[in-house]
Amino acid sequence: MATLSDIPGRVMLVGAGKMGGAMLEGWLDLGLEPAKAAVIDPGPPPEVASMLAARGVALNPLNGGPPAVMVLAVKPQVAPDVLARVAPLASPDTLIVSVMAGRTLGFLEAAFAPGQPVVRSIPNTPAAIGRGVTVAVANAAVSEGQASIADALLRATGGVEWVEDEALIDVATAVSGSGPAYVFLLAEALAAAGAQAGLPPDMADRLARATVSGAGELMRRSGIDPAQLRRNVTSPNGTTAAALAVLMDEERGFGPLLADAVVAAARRSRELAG
Ligand SMILES: NC(=O)C1=CN([C@@H]2O[C@H](COP(=O)(O)OP(=O)(O)OC[C@H]3O[C@@H](n4cnc5c(N)ncnc54)[C@H](OP(=O)(O)O)[C@@H]3O)[C@@H](O)[C@H]2O)C=CC1
Ligand SMILES: O=C(O)[C@@H]1CCC=N1
Repeated sequence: MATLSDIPGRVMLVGAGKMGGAMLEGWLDLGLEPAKAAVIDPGPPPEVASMLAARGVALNPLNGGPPAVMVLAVKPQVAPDVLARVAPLASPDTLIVSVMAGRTLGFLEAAFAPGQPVVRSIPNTPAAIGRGVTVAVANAAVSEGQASIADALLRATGGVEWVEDEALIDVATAVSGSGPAYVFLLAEALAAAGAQAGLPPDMADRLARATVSGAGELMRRSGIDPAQLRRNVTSPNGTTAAALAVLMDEERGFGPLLADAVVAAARRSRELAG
């Protein structure tokens, strides 16, 4: 298994926004030398720009030769333009790692030299605290050593799952890539419902945040199946059972609603393919 210090050259991050910035911080925290990192971004957010300056990472360097790894973290919509600009910076051996939603291996391969090693992946924002999860697929040109390097880079922000069937990436995008937003929406909706039912709004916010984060932490630390954790809250004929009768409704409950949401997100991922 490779570590970040095994990377035989520079890691060039293209797009240092929310996701790219979080990944870069993870790499630096795990010991990637700042001199071995470079960022291409015409306008990184101020907090990322300050972090780059504080850590001594080069921003938009004019030279330095082809990187060992190029990580693509710009919006999928600007990818054709951005890739046309950065492809000449790569050598045929540069490992390309994309975290862009939707953009396929085929799209990425077409932007680089024939035979370019390419990994397509989808992380999520808990990466910012080292608690993300990433799903990744490699093309046939990725060597075992390069897969190991991609794994080390992605693992710096949390867990990694490799798949062989690229179609699974669109579904993973809809589940884990976008998933944190669904959980935050749950916290928002729970707070709003509490306020609507009579709690002071600031107290409803505090209770919803503590409940969602505490429940998540309990699920992680206990390792207990979520269905069992749910049963542990549900007293026979009690208050939770009354709420779950609404939330587990077969037609209007969480189940069918989330199924529709995941289908919509996976469809959008496929639309962004290019
Ligand atoms: N946010 C998330 O939860 C997840 C995002 N992703 C993927 O990560 C990618 C980035 O998303 P996110 O971090 O949220 O988006 P951001 O907009 O925060 O980051 C993109 C960054 O790329 C910069 N950029 C724009 N044009 C260029 C260019 N020509 N060259 C280099 N950099 C450029 C942007 O600058 P500017 O703002 O000035 O345009 C911005 O700093 C997307 O492809 C998304 O699909 C994947 C999984 C989860
Ligand atoms: O909303 C998006 O398109 C990106 C990809 C997954 C999460 N955010």
